[in-house]
Amino acid sequence: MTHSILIVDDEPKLLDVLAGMLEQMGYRALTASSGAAALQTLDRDPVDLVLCDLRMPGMGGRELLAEMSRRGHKIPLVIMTAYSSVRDAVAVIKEGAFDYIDKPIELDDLTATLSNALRLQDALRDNARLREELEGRHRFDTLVGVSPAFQTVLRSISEVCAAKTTVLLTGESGTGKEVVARAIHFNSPRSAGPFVAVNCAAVPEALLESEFFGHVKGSFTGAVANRVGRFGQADNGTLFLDEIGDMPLALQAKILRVLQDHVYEPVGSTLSKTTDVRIIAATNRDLEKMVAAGQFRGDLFYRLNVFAIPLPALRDRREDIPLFLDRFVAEFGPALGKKGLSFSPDAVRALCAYPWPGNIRELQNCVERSVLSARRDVIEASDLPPYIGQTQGPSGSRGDIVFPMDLDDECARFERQRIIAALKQTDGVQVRAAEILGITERSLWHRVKKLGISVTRAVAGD
Ligand SMILES: Nc1ncnc2c1ncn2[C@@H]1O[C@H](COP(=O)(O)OP(=O)(O)OP(=O)(O)O)[C@@H](O)[C@H]1O
Repeated sequence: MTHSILIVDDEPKLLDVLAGMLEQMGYRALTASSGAAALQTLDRDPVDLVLCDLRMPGMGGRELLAEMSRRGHKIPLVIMTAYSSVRDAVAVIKEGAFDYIDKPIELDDLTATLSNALRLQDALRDNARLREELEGRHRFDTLVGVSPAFQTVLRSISEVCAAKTTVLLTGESGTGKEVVARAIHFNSPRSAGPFVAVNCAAVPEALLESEFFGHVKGSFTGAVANRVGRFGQADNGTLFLDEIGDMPLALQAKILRVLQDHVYEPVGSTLSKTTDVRIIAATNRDLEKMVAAGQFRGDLFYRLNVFAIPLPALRDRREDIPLFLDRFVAEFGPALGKKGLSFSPDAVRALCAYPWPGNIRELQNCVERSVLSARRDVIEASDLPPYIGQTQGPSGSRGDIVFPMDLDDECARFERQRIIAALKQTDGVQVRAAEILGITERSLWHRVKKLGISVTRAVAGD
């Protein structure tokens, strides 16, 4: 598809030269010699991008941007400016322009800026189209993301919603597995039924069976009343089995039976109960490897893996980072009594460059923390946690101290290193890692979550 670019400048000569350059680059070039003429063209012609001079008599670039937004033209606008007015250009970016380029215009600059802006514009349009298509049947407006990697996820969700198919969500910790599980449930024919989530790693092993299947009063010490288990609670709805890779082998056999025959017995009962649940399982571990190592039942794996949706790591969908920043700032700002906050372009650049080992959860925590400590309306790069600017991230093994030192960050970094080392040493077996660290398995699980550690990556030594 040929993109149409509208050039707005009051210098007729420059209009001609730029139009020629753009045509040679394969674009369709339209020209306007004033802001008012540009608006007329926009109302008449389909335009993909506006390239506009900042200073023009009458309506300048800034005023044109405001008028475009008022009229609902969601088209990226790139400002052209002489070096002396860079400060104005930055202000225009804050007001919503996509980028600016210096005059005299360098061909390389122009090529890169236009192709970035048009790529984003195409992604936003594709995403809007996809969402419209999906929302004819489903609602996914809670899910943030326009990147190609996330669009694949959205497509998979829409394919699998309507059926009762078992779904396996894979991906590092914090990539949104639970959010996706909820989206599938709430857009399925079972949406009026319950969505029940169980974290298999967080329940003590001795209580797992009762957690899933319930128990009858008196069946063991502490069973003071009958209890409905998660399979009973999720009847006619969806049961989300998070961290399924941490489920002990003995329990895996029992879960498999429910999947196959839809029956189970509460602990201490000989009466079978039937249940109609859809299972969505999630893991950040490599189940196939675990099957090969005898740590996970092959038959259960094949049963769960009927429809797998791999969730991309945040570093593989960096285009979505600015969108997440907007979403989380809009969420935390008012909640923490600070409205109208935003990140400076430098801060956004630093946040986009950071590798986010803890994925969206880590980003969410970082935004919350930045909002908490913000003293002005704009959060600058210097207000971000010190590790953001370091390419290695907080798990890096650099011994040098960042000055001024942030003790909480240093402690978290140390805690992270030790946990990762223990997980590596025990090949990801969390019970053993917890023993080495002298903490309970539950406490380990909470720390892994809090620090955004990926067990798979820890084991792989990434
Ligand atoms: N696409 C998304 N849009 C909006 N928020 C998201 C999205 N994906 C994840 N989040 C947010 O990121 C955080 C982590 O997501 P979630 O708990 O679903 O991840 P997870 O993969 O299940 O993590 P874990 O494996 O550690 O349980 C949540 O607060 C969630 O709201």
